[in-house]
Amino acid sequence: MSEPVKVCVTGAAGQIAYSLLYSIAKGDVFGPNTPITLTLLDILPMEQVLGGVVMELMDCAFPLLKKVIPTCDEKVAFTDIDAAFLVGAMPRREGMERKDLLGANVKIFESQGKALDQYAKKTVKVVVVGNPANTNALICSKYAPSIPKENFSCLTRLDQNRAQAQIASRLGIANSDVSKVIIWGNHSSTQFPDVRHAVALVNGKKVPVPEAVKDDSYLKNEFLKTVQTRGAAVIKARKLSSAMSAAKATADHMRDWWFGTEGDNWVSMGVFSTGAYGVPEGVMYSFPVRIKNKQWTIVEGLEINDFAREKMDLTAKELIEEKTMADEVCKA
Ligand SMILES: NC(=O)C1=CN([C@@H]2O[C@H](COP(=O)(O)OP(=O)(O)OC[C@H]3O[C@@H](n4cnc5c(N)ncnc54)[C@H](O)[C@@H]3O)[C@@H](O)[C@H]2O)C=CC1
Ligand SMILES: O=C([O-])CC(=O)C(=O)O
Repeated sequence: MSEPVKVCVTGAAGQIAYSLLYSIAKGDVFGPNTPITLTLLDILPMEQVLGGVVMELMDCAFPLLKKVIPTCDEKVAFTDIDAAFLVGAMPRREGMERKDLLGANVKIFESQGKALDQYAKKTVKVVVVGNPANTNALICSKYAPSIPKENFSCLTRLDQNRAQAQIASRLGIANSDVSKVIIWGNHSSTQFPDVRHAVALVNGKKVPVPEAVKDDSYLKNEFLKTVQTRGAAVIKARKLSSAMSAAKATADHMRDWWFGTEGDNWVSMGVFSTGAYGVPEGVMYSFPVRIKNKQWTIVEGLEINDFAREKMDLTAKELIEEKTMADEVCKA
């Protein structure tokens, strides 16, 4: 067995963490042969609940789980960690947009950025889940200047999984038979779920998704809207935001970052923009990426038509507005 991977999950007493910790401890993320030590960060009022989560992790008797350290101290949580799952943040309620959480949540990511900068390994891989995820990830990275910007990302894999499942259901095929769906931009209702380059396996043949679906109007309207507003639909139904599916997507995101993407497949992640595809520099924008040796690279050369351009610019504009708002909150 290899050396244990040191992993931190924040918001560890919350609902996403409840499913995510199970996946991580079971070996779904870092592999079936990698031992894990876990630090679990939450806030003081949640200390007792966190204690219950620790008891349950112990009672699972996971073979890979070597140590669990619950804490309310960022230094204890982040010291020498290899991977950080930054989940801890307030969730939205019915009727809110995710950016309405900026005022409440962005300071958490300023503080955690500073702590990561001081205590984590410089190779740490960070995925931000807490909303608004893109801008929180940007702020976190800004306050951790000694850690490469490429080591920060935000979760848009849930949107990718949602889009993939919608197409699979529409075509009556397995989820695993749909690939190369792209999420561009913000994890918000302005995101652009793009299947123009996606591929479906239909009756043993690889077919471009638009050709398989044969309904451009559906792809440009109902499909887009369904994926863009899926989070809100789950909140309306459950009175709580997505948790099981968010945890699954978070595990998918980090597993692919850790082990790489297969063949010419790609996945979507929110990463720091340096101007690819005409996206403004300096925002955390979701792009299609391929991953090798724990380094992601943006897939190049995909054709962007007028429809896509308009959608990609709209979501970029929102991210620039969020960045300005976040900087103001951090200055105050
Ligand atoms: N990016 C994505 O795809 C998704 C993002 N989310 C977001 O993830 C976040 C967490 O959602 P849930 O687990 O459902 O919420 P939850 O309310 O069940 O749990 C959040 C936990 O974070 C803790 N927390 C608050 N401040 C903290 C801090 N400074 N340090 C450490 N822990 C802290 C809370 O005490 C609580 O235990 C929310 O912001 C939600 O909107 C949810 C679903 C999908
Ligand atoms: O919608 C929310 O507030 C939670 C979330 O980010 C999602 O489910 O995609």
